[in-house]
Amino acid sequence: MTTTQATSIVDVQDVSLAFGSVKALQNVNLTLAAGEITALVGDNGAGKSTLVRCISGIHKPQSGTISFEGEPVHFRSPEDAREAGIETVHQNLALVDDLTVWQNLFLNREITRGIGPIRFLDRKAMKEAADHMVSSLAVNVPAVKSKVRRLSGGQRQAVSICRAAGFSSKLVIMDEPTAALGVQETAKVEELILKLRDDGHSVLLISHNFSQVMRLSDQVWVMRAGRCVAGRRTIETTGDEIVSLITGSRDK
Ligand SMILES: Nc1ncnc2c1ncn2[C@@H]1O[C@H](COP(=O)(O)OP(=O)(O)OP(=O)(O)O)[C@@H](O)[C@H]1O
Repeated sequence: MTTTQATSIVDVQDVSLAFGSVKALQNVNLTLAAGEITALVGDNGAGKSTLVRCISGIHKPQSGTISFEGEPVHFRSPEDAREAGIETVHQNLALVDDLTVWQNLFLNREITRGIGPIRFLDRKAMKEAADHMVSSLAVNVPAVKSKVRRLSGGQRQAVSICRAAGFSSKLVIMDEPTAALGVQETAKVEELILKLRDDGHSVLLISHNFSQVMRLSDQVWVMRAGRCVAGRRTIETTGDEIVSLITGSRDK
């Protein structure tokens, strides 16, 4: 397998996880380089989401080690992973339609003010911080006071990514971030993903869209039937080779 020269942010070593008789992950080894976009590809059921759930604290591997920034980690929950700097943008987005953009950005992370135990929500501070988050990533939303239900699919995705990129996150994991989007909205979200990398975030991208993988990623890991079967620098491979690695017509 091709290895990366850059410093790694995540090292997955010999990770296995079964659900009953289904071996979802079998001795998976891979590395995510810091400051890069890494794509994780594979057919349906290959184990991509399960691996991502292990990295983000949703599942606990039955064996093997996951290291984050060089240290082995044993996240007990997604909150643990978030605390360490790992944020996930889920396919269902987890936005609340009846809340505004700024309220969604600060959901469960509200800024408060007050004295001692008497605290009030600091709406002004949150709106100002939300304005800053949105403009620093050049996110295209009408206003941070807009209700999320009024936003397009692409704008909603942008708000989710913006939330994941804020609050000092280091690794942003995205599971099919453009699957439900049209061509123009996909292009905007792709720009945002590249901007995250330019701003120093590491990104792990699950995508079935090969042209997107080839356009955005620095490194591609291929999974098949619970195993990580190959890793390539994107610049050194082709969409055809990735497809043949996914299907198993070509290995290594
Ligand atoms: N919670 C679960 N309980 C039982 N089996 C599961 C569970 N989660 C995943 N699996 C099984 O583990 C295997 C890997 O699934 P996973 O969702 O990780 O694949 P994937 O590569 O993300 O697929 P897709 O591209 O379709 O989302 C599949 O056989 C799936 O049915």
